Amino acid sequence: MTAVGIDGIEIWTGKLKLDLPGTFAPEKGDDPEKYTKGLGLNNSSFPDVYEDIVTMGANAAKGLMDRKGLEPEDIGRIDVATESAFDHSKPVSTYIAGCLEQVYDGDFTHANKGERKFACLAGTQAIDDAYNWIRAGRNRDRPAIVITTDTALYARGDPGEATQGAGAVAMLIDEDPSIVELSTDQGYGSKDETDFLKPNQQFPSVDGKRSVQVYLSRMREALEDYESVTDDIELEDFAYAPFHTPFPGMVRKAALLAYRHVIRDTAHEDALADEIGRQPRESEYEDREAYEEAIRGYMDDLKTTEQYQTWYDTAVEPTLGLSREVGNWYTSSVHIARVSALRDALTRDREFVGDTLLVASYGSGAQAEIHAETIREGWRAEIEGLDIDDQLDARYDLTWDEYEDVHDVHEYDMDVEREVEEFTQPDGEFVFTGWGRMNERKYEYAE
Ligand SMILES: CC(=O)CC(=O)SCCNC(=O)CCNC(=O)[C@H](O)C(C)(C)COP(=O)(O)OP(=O)(O)OC[C@H]1O[C@@H](n2cnc3c(N)ncnc32)[C@H](O)[C@@H]1OP(=O)(O)O
Repeated sequence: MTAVGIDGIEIWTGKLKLDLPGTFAPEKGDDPEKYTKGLGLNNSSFPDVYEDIVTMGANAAKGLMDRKGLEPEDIGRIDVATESAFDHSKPVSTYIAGCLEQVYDGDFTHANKGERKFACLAGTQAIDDAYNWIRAGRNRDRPAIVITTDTALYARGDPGEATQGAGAVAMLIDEDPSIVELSTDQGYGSKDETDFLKPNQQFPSVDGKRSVQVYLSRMREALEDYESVTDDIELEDFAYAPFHTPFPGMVRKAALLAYRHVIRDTAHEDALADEIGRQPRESEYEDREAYEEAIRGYMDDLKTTEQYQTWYDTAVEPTLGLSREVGNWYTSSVHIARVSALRDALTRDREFVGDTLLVASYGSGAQAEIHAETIREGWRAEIEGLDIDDQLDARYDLTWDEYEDVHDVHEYDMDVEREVEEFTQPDGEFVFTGWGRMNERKYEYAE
């Protein structure tokens, strides 16, 4: 079977940044370490006044097409995953294709376009759709572009305000891919949940603490479902484990839970038994409450062991690098975790063609999905080609007052009386220019 997977990746960050410990924490009266150590975040990316989900997605897609030497006629499908869509009918992919047609010869008339929604999970689902379309032989030898793009903004004063972000990732899904091959084995954990949602509103209604528990429960179910279709998992078999990362502190919790689950009844559990005992078994306890308390105690001990720390530092911590500097990018979040892992491998000059990643995606509402990916021969050149460090360095550092203005500009219902000037100068990129006669958003390419 020909390999199908991710052949190219490009990232676009919102061009503004909010310093969480330096600018946000003092205004909130918080200890800066709540952000750097607790949530695990240094900065959030924000969109400049001329940026939105379309400009960021189109800019990422153009970067990808240019790097891969592609023209519109080469692309068979464009899917966008977002939870920040501003149009209930016309998909964001049509706006993005319209932008791209301004700068390339030819058009995307032949291309199948769509929009995927399941909160932050939608990007992974769009990759699945592209994979299935290629595998079914319906792609006429053309690859698909999958774009994940979000302005992850929360209402002012919501606890989620600390975990905002804005950015896009464009990925080329093709046969014989350069970066990773996708496996057919998948595990799901899916339930109707009311933890984070946007019923006809721009900013989420979110029960933050519950959303953390729902994330962990769906991940556990997805892991169990994944185990049901694969052999027993050995965590050491995976070079990295990129998780959906709303903030790195969330992944710290998920990784510990995954590790405990996977080592149960293995030599790893035995090796730790002298130090912290064996894992509590429910049958040994009178009721669920006593069992759960014992599990919490075991987890507290587990995270201090050298065995766990070594695995976490090698396989999980390196996936959090970009997230710490950009915040939550919703649909893009697990995809920048994958890129962070590959960047770590590059820094370490790691030879890992043929090694695997265990990728754990999640979307509120709620569903988790887990699958494996195998590293391909061309990964190094693709990751070396990324300019995300330059983009991050070039971001404009907002003051508190400027942050308040930017948040207002991007709030649809806000009647911003004064004009807020752009903070950065567009340079060879798509920009939002205003509204058309049917209230559609309009875009141009700024040379
Ligand atoms: C949204 C998605 O993308 C989908 C999902 O993944 S859902 C799961 C994640 N949920 C979200 O991201 C929802 C949006 N976020 C939120 O609602 C909130 O940011 C939140 C609920 C996650 C946290 O809000 P909060 O109540 O203000 O923070 P709080 O829990 O007090 O502190 C955060 C962490 O910092 C720690 N902390 C606080 N002060 C600290 C300090 N001075 N030094 C070190 N750590 C500190 C806390 O102990 C806590 O860590 P633990 O959970 O490990 O105990």
